[in-house]
Amino acid sequence: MQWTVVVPLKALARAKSRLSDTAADGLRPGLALAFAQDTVAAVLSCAAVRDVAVVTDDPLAARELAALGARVVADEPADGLNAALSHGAAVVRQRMPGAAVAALNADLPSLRPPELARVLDAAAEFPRAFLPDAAGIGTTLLAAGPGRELLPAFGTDSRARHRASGAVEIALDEVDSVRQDVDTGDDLRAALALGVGPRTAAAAARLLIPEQPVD
Ligand SMILES: Nc1nc2c(ncn2[C@@H]2O[C@H](COP(=O)(O)OP(=O)(O)OP(=O)(O)O)[C@@H](O)[C@H]2O)c(=O)[nH]1
Ligand SMILES: C=C(OP(=O)(O)O)C(=O)O
Repeated sequence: MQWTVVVPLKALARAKSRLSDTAADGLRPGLALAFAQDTVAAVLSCAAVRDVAVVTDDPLAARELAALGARVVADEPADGLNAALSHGAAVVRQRMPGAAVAALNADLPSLRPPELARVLDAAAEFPRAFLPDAAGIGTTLLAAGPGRELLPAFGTDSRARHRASGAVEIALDEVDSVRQDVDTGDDLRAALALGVGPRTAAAAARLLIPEQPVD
């Protein structure tokens, strides 16, 4: 199955507020953009992906992500993450009614295309499926097969809420790069330890984060 991946992205000036102790106000928008660029570049290289729609109102991010090959959908509802995702999925299905649609966060700078392909191949076995984040509380990916509504319930405790909504939890080993979202400084260190894309590596170097000791 080939997927259309919907990536939501908050306006860069407001994005990644929980990284404020790690990245100063002047550096955070660039870091959030770098995460999104590395995420979208990896998604576009994934064998299980047909195309990518980014839902954002940020003009700079829209330009940069379109340059990578993503389609940009305006965040017309302007009513938070889940409204943005439902809107993005609806726009995709207007063009391609039978599309398999997966929502994926824009803060996955370690994302590796083969790991994403394994997750999407696993999701294809179910009407709706999701992947919990590295912390085990949230969600990084929610998938809906052809003819199924996405019904996104991202946000606090989204793992439990997606499970309660009837979506099947994907249980796969060795897909850490798809689970490792970056909300905090510790998450960023974990992502750097996994390995990040080139834009995040450059942006993180500007933060002067010390190298992780190898044990
Ligand atoms: N289009 C759109 N995307 C959103 C919105 N809110 C969050 N997102 C995106 O949803 C994904 C998950 O959000 P979070 O991990 O909470 O990211 P964030 O909101 O930048 O982080 P914090 O400011 O620390 O809460 C990220 O890709 C965000 O950019 C929104 O209102 N509209
Ligand atoms: C929106 C979510 O992500 P975060 O915990 O990164 O805000 C989520 O896990 O549903």
